[in-house]
Amino acid sequence: MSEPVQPIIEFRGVSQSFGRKVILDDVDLKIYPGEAVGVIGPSGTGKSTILRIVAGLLTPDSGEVIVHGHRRQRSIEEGEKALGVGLVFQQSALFDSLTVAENVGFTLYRDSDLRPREIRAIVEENLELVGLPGIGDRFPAELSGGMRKRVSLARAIVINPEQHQQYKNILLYDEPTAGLDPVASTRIESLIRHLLSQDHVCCCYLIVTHQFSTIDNTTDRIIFLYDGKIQWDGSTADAYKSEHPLLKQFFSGSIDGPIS
Ligand SMILES: Nc1ncnc2c1ncn2[C@@H]1O[C@H](COP(=O)(O)OP(=O)(O)OP(=O)(O)O)[C@@H](O)[C@H]1O
Repeated sequence: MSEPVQPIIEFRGVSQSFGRKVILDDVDLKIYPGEAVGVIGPSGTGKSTILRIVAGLLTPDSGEVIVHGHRRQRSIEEGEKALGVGLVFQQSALFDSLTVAENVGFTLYRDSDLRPREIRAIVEENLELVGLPGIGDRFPAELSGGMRKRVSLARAIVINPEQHQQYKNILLYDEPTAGLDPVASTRIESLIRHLLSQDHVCCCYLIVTHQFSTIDNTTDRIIFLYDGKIQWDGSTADAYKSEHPLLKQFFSGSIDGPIS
């Protein structure tokens, strides 16, 4: 009998409050290898909070978080391992005073014993992957918003070869196409898909987005979050057809319905 496939990310009864506001209420979740999952729902429902918990930037109030089979005990700040998770923020969050190459290779310059030449080679390879070869000496201010996002993607997929990458990258995208024109959005969306097809770069991803084109082009599965709970979980195709009142209202943008 073949071994059952293990989830790459698992939440067991995860709860998180901020002040008196319950954001996640006993959430269970499993994400499997190869999955492209959209985390959607109205503003302020805890979508980014889920990403921050997976990334190890936040330890939930209660519940278990298992990433690559390893139970997270504390946050990265408290010494927890990153466990092969790359986070692409809504704002590209590049350091303006550093070149593109210094931005992309930032963790390698800081944490590895690699020579500058070796780091530069990895940086160039990643810039090539995101379709921006040869821009390593430029500064972020000289780039368009779409290019900055691609540079931050190149940074998110950096792997330190000294650490004998134990885990394949889980990529977490927080509104990666927000504020981009439709063509720049499509470019990022294809890239997100492309990186998942590159086995050594990305094993699965979670993407938070409000943009329908991004939902269409980058997700196969949707998790709909509202009122602290996953209210709906299924294929993207089924989500669009669903008669669930929350999904119907969300996709139609109607002001009438359960979403206040
Ligand atoms: N560190 C924090 N301290 C206090 N409140 C927080 C903190 N982080 C998030 N929150 C609150 O938790 C709620 C959920 O935030 P989160 O960013 O996860 O929502 P979201 O679904 O990603 O929203 P959006 O779609 O607007 O980006 C919000 O009300 C937010 O103000």
